[in-house]
Amino acid sequence: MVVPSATTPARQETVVAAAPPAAAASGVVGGGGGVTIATVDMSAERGAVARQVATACAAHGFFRCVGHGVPAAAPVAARLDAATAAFFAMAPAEKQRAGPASPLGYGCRSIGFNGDVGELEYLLLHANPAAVAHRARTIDAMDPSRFSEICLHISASEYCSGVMQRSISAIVNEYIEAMKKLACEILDLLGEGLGLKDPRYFSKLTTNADSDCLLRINHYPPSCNIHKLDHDDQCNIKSLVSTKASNGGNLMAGGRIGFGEHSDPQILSLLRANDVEGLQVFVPDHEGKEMWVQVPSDPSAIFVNVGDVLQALTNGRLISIRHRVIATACRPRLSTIYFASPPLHARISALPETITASSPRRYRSFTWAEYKTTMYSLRLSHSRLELFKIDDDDSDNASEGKA
Ligand SMILES: O=C(O)CCC(=O)C(=O)O
Ligand SMILES: [Fe+2]
Repeated sequence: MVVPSATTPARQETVVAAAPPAAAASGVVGGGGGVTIATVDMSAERGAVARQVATACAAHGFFRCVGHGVPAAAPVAARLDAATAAFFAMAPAEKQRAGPASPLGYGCRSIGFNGDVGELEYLLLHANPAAVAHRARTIDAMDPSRFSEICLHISASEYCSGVMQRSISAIVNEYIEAMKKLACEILDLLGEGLGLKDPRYFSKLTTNADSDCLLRINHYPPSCNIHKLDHDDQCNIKSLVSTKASNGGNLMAGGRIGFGEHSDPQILSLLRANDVEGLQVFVPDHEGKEMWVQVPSDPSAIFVNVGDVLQALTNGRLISIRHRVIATACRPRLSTIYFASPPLHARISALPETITASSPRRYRSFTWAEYKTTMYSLRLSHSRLELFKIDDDDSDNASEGKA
């Protein structure tokens, strides 16, 4: 097993902006340095969509998905946005009743268990109705009229009055259902595009009754107000992290780290955000030189990224993209990410059709539970999949598929 010595690879800090979505032509958004971000229109002809999804996941592990049926204006998305914006507008002590993130629940600034911090607060929920109901109990128990009041105060959303009639857990669950369906559709298209023997192999892993899917809702406060916000008070975590970061620290690439560099560990992530930019992806330009690319905001799109498990299942044919959020805006960024994941007991092993003489087995097999345990023991930026790589010395195992 190869153990990388450095947890965070040295990165050049050139950040280029991709062209705004309106400039997208023939399926790609052109960026600086010849970088392109693929756009896939789900309403196009199925065979073409399947090929585009497979090409985008193999090229960068990332694409902008449109025509997917869950735009920001759809009731299911608008209701969730209204409810979560109202939640984040509550007083710190009230929000903390849904925390601390362990790792599920309300978290503020602290990400994971190993000292990673970002200028954000979040709700991380298990995408299983019983777990959502359990976590949402404290939120649902709050005075409904007060909650709607906060909602109306911060946005003119017509969905505010309905927010508490439905309860947070009902709103979250209906959104999860929509994302589950979309993730399943994209994974089936991917299976078709890759020409898998069982094109539904990936989606079946994520729709199993025991699947470990998650929903994360991130709220990044306006970065230019961060001094005034007294984020330590917001988070009530003075004793856990250095206060240096809130005094203007945690700076990088012209902004503050909202969510540090990482790859998502799961199978597939579906990200929807408001019109505030911040997401950056690490992709190669046409000469193979990697750079950070600022993803133009697009509230009507869903950004799809390949996770580590999908990279392992396809023997590295699909790429688990590294990404981060750098906060520079004077308005809050609100993002919602659905992580399609396998069950804890699922064994992750490269599919036979992805192993060839020229591309032998790259990773030893592991269970999702084992991968999660490894992940929780490491910093956010760690290239965890490297720990499961098969050494050249183990090539006999690899070719015999014993790994
Ligand atoms: O909030 C975002 O836009 C991205 C956050 C992210 O990458 C994550 O939660 O895994
Ligand atoms: Fe992520």
